Amino acid sequence: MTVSYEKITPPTTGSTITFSDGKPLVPDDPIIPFIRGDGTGVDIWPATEKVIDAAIATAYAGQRKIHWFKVYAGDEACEIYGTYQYLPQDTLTAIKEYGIAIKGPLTTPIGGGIRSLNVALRQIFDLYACVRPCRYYAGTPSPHKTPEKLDVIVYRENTEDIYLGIEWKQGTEIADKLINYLNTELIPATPEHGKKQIPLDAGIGIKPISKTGSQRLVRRAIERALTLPKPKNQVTLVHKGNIMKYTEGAFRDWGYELAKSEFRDVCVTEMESWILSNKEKNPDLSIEDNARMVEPGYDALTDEKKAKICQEVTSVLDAIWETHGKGQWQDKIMVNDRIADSIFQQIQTRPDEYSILATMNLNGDYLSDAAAAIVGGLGMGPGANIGDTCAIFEATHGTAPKHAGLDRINPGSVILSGVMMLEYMGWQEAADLIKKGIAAAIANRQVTYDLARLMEPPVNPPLKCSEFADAIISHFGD
Ligand SMILES: NC(=O)C1=CN([C@@H]2O[C@H](COP(=O)(O)OP(=O)(O)OC[C@H]3O[C@@H](n4cnc5c(N)ncnc54)[C@H](OP(=O)(O)O)[C@@H]3O)[C@@H](O)[C@H]2O)C=CC1
Ligand SMILES: O=C(O)CCC(=O)C(=O)O
Ligand SMILES: [Mg+2]
Repeated sequence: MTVSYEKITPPTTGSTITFSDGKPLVPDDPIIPFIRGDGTGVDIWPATEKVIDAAIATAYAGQRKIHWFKVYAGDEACEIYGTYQYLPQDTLTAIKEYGIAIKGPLTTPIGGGIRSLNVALRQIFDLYACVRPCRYYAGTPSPHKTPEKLDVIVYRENTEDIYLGIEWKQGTEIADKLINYLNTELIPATPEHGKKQIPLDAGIGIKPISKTGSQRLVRRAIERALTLPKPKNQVTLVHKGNIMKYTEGAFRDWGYELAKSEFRDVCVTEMESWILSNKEKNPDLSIEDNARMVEPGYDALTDEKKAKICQEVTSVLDAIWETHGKGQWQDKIMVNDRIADSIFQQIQTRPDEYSILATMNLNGDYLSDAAAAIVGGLGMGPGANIGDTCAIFEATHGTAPKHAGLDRINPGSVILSGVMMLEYMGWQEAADLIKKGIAAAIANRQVTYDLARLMEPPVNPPLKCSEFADAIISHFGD
């Protein structure tokens, strides 16, 4: 079937990427749509395109080439398609047709106006895994004393949670109706809620967390962990399940459930590892003493709770002692969980103990900015939004409007998002060249303002955005 566009024309040369079993089949001449982005997108995108093209030309000597297809979203789309046409059908058609796309940041107004175009793209194409690696490039200035110890990948659920955007403004008819219904019908009917009431002047938002959404994200995170060497072959489920039991707590439980059902042979949970190693150290250990060692405060618990923990110890030993016991668990993927506020301090105090951080949408949004800050800031934070039939690559940061059009912003994050795209396409040689170029530029103190101001001694003057791109390319041949 011929695909038709209203205002854009695909390149006349180049081929289409297709997907099979969730993996892209990439020709040597793929057509790849790109969105320039708002704000600093005008600076970052040209720098990124130049670096990616130069790396491919150097790595493959003309055998491979990306045929870029400019598509529109955000402010630029409104200029071409008309007022309020922030995300035109042409753009969606192109991304669907060509499967892999890359974008600059897009503006979202606060407290009103359009909902996020970035979030909309993730939801429209069901890009359920937002993958944001945070690793340190030697020489990058950091507010942290040992940034090289942090090497984590945030796997953020990307389609649900409060980002579904189902909310009602305070004082509107529906918000009032909903609060009244909750206060009079639902809350009193649920004894655990006691006499709680929602304030009558509240705005209301809905936070859906589904089993399907949680488990497909955790599946991707575990599959990635399987490719990592020890001790990085581990997945931490991040949640605030102590407070939000049926959303965040359920995310944790569904994560463990998936690990134990789909990946039983290759996974061990942290709790299981404690139970197994207790028995390894003392083969005569009673079930109750084992339970006492894995559950601090065991002796103060009710008999019912003690019995439950003893039952868990028994069932773990019955189920996996043969396959995971006697030290075998040490070669498996470790799945553990941490409460969200704690993980923010853990990545600073114990950075080397973590690897893949599987999160829900909001926690992952916060955590990916925080982790990027440790390894040098938002100029060094790449990302990918991955689904089963489409992937869109974009940085962790936003439009940084105060720097727009000044040719000063760090294009590193979108360039590194391009590296992730090349790796996803299987074009590893080009990806490696760019990583080498970035590492060498930073080591030579050829950096943009954000890194320049933190370096000791500060670099003055810093490179412009476009000069940083040239510096990266100049190191391809080192
Ligand atoms: N995926 C997307 O497209 C995203 C879009 N947004 C949107 O972007 C807009 C602006 O958001 P805002 O909260 O200001 O966050 P931003 O991430 O855009 O910028 C905040 C600050 O982070 C630093 N920063 C950001 N990008 C870079 C970079 N490439 N190099 C160096 N430093 C950088 C700058 O700090 P300093 O000035 O101190 O150097 C900047 O002022 C909002 O509309 C928001 O919704 C936000 C996040 C993601
Ligand atoms: O869409 C937006 O404007 C913000 C999204 C965001 O912060 C993110 O995805 O990290
Ligand atoms: Mg964010």
